Amino acid sequence: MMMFPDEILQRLQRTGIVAGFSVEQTQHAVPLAKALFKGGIDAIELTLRTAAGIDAVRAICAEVPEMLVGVGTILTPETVREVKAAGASFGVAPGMNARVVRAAQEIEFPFAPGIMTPSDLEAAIELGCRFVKFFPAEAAGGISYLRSMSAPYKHLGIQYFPLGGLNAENMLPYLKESNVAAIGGSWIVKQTMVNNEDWDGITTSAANVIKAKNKGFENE
Ligand SMILES: O=C(O)C(=O)C[C@H](O)[C@H](O)COP(=O)(O)O
Repeated sequence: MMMFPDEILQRLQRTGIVAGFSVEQTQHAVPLAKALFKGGIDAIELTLRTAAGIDAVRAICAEVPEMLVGVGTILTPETVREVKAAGASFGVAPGMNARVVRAAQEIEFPFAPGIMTPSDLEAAIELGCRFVKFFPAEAAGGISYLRSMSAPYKHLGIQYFPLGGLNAENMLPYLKESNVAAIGGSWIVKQTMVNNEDWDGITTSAANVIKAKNKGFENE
């Protein structure tokens, strides 16, 4: 079974930058998603680390349909089903859990497990994954680590989604790598901005990231 439809992969590739965040209060979810979209970020990874997580996914899917809604920190098969029912378009996890991958396959929910080592990657490949999250990207060794780790699997056409320690200063080499579909991280949405309901600040933060990306590709 196709683990990750081309259509969603292409949506991720279009902007190439995914804003990761979690929300403490459900009512923050919709204005936050709208603020990101206004700044040019059209894909999110809402991490399920708070009680408000699933309700926040549901609210964004219902009220901000222009946003591509991904969910992170999917650690159990039950959560895969819950996240799909909430309306999310795709899911990711920090690690490679075969039970979670199989649960996603059973209900045809696009899912990218997290990988860091060749062994993680081979486990994901064996389960049929061709799109994987690379986490924690910077701590693992960054772009040079990704290049050498992924080299033996190049012929398989794996696409990577690096997260973990990324920001506007170090994202460009990843974005320029041909097997990187998109990058993401939590630096775009600062928790203090959410707490202060500073939606304009979040729009500016998103716009600055897009600006930095465009500048980095200017002379190519
Ligand atoms: O929860 C998941 O599914 C994850 O894999 C973890 C998050 O994507 C990272 O925590 C983002 O990393 P930072 O940008 O360094 O904060």
